[in-house]
Amino acid sequence: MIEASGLSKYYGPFVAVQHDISFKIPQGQIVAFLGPNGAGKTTLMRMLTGYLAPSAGGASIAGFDVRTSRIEASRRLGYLPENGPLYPDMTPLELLTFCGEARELGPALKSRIEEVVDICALHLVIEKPVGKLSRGLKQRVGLAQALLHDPDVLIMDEPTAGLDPNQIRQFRENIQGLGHTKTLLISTHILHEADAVADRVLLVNSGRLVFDGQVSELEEDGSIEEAFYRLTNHGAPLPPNEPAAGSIEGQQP
Ligand SMILES: Nc1ncnc2c1ncn2[C@@H]1O[C@H](COP(=O)(O)OP(=O)(O)OP(=O)(O)O)[C@@H](O)[C@H]1O
Repeated sequence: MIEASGLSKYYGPFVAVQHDISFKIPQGQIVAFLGPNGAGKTTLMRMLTGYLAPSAGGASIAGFDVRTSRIEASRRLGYLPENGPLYPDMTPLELLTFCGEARELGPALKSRIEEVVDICALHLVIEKPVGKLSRGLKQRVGLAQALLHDPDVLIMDEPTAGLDPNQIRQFRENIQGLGHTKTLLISTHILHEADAVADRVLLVNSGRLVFDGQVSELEEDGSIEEAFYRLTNHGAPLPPNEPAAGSIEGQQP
């Protein structure tokens, strides 16, 4: 459902994604995309969604090349970028109507909006400008927009960043409520998030894919924090005085 073939990305002379990253994510799988700050997760997600042209390689969604069959690919893809895009002056209703019209959902749009408003529990804020909503509610509007056309594939860039524990739990319930009917790729800084929702982990470090497997494999030789530290620090063990944190934020500059 999601395929990366030999992807790499240079920003001028700077190599953000290197070593021809390739992987396949089959239908129904939930995959957590992990890595320290600056590892290349957003760059990879942008290439997978067709928002950024790779320097080499390609990507496809549901068998459609994101560059040469862009419209077909985007019909099957819901993308929640790191910060939006949400128009602050629009209400959720206006935004969803605008997105649905742009996607030519036709007469089904009204009932589909009602469905995603239900899934994301937006009833109370449906007429309030997006710019005046809390961060958690904005994320739920973003999710509603990504789900609107009922895509087979969802790619979400740090959907729980900046949310409080209640909002994270709520968001996790939304994701789990989608069941395994959709293929999900979710980047996160919260290791236990991966543990809670994902069937598989892709871990990137300095633009390279350094682990591809199940969360249980990551935990074979200790905690997930220890495995993360080892894989992002050239095999070095987690120093004994290092606090075992649930969040990896700030591990690398
Ligand atoms: N437009 C750009 N021009 C130059 N360098 C860039 C650009 N976008 C990203 N980079 C660099 O590419 C590297 C990877 O960035 P990217 O945003 O993909 O990392 P990330 O894993 O998503 O990080 P974070 O977890 O902090 O969001 C970083 O060193 C970043 O500074």
